[in-house]
Amino acid sequence: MAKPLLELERITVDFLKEEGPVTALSELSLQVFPGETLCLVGESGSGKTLASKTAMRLVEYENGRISRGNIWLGEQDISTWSQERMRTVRGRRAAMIFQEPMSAFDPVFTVGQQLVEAILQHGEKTAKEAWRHAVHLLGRVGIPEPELRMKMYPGELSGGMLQRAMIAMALSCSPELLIADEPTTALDVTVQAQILHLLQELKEEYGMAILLVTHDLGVAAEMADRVAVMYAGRIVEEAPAAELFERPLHPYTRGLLASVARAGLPRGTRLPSIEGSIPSLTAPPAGCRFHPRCPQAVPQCTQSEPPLAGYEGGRRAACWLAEEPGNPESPGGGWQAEAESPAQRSGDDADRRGSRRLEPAAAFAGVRHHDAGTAGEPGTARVPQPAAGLPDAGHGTRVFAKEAAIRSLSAAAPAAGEPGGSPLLFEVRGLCKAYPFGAACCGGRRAGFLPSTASR
Ligand SMILES: Nc1ncnc2c1ncn2[C@@H]1O[C@H](COP(=O)(O)OP(=O)(O)OP(=O)(O)O)[C@@H](O)[C@H]1O
Ligand code: NI
Repeated sequence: MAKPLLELERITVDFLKEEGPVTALSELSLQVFPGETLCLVGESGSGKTLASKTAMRLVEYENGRISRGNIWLGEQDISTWSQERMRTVRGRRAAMIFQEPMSAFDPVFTVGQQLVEAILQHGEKTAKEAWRHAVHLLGRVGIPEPELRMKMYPGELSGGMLQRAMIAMALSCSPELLIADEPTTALDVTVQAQILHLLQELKEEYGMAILLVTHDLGVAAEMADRVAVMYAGRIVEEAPAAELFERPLHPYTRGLLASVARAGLPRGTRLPSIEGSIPSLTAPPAGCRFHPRCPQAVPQCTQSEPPLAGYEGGRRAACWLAEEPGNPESPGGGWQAEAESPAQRSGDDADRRGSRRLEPAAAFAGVRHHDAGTAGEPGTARVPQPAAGLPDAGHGTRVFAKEAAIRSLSAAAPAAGEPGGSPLLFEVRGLCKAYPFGAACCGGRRAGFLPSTASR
């Protein structure tokens, strides 16, 4: 097996608080291999951001202390390096992007000035070359009219554009590792999908590894080669993405997956959620930290802490009851979905009144695939079949629309070169994604044009 690019080895991080030291990460170990995407998932407060900041020795700026463990970047243990020396790593071998792109920019300088400065820091380019490279990078991340944007201030760009500009900034040093903390959480679903797609492309183009922090299992399913699940400052499970989603070993992972909406459940089904909340790190529960919330806990779980043990297929899990992969067991074990009463649904139904329905699963494809399918009279609208139009978003993830409906049907002006005359405007609500774990996340809407055909 290849050597890890980044390895946190039994890392413990403490914060000094008034009530005494709080151990926020305990004996955390993880590896990121060259060229892979490792997703770090878990509920809010589980320590994902902290783990990613620790990798770059940034916790020390927040009064955090790495009290134990090593941080390997390639062959070097950077855990004892001076902050001065760390500057040769940050923004060079490894770059970081965040949820809030404004934090990466200084509002009083133009985007171009800041990009050029970042490029010049590497000392390989003249000012003129740096400017050209900056324009190239902005174009590469999908910013239209990059020369124009170079002269703009960060506050003048939209959230999505600024996110792209931050990615361009991260790329300016061609890093081996990109650390991305919830990079798309603040964006609407369409822009989110575009940015994730861009990251995938750039990863291949630059041969980067990505450490992606996300609380969104859908994002993890789309992006991850491997997934590490965190709970209360520890890794509780780690596995190749497909295996983790198909057969989670830890009850916590099963709980997280069960709380994601699934295709095939009756409309209005109330999803199970994990009762309770993450324990206080000042006084974590004895034994397994998850036991107070675990539907499967046995007495042993309250007494001793399960180690992060290895299982078949390069998997690891910290649970006394984790089974060996290969044992058939339902992934939802311990967590049940509940049907909702019809009364609770009526609001939604009212919302749909007046909408005409398209074949589910297809409308999304109509946006680009002008050659397949037919849009006909209201009520008889047919749109391309998924096989014709739906790209596999990676790792078996498919996008489909659950409640596709023509909200407003209007004939728009014929587009130049449009086969079959004027297209029809449609709007799709409730975009869903079918994930390998059988789940579908809903939400979001999309408008587009369906092609009409000459046969009409
Ligand atoms: N600067 C700090 N000072 C003190 N404690 C901190 C600090 N940063 C993080 N912590 C502790 O570490 C825990 C984990 O925080 P972290 O931000 O890593 O969670 P997260 O998993 O990224 O959550 P979210 O999904 O909300 O971003 C916090 O609950 C807090 O107790
Ligand atoms: Ni976070």
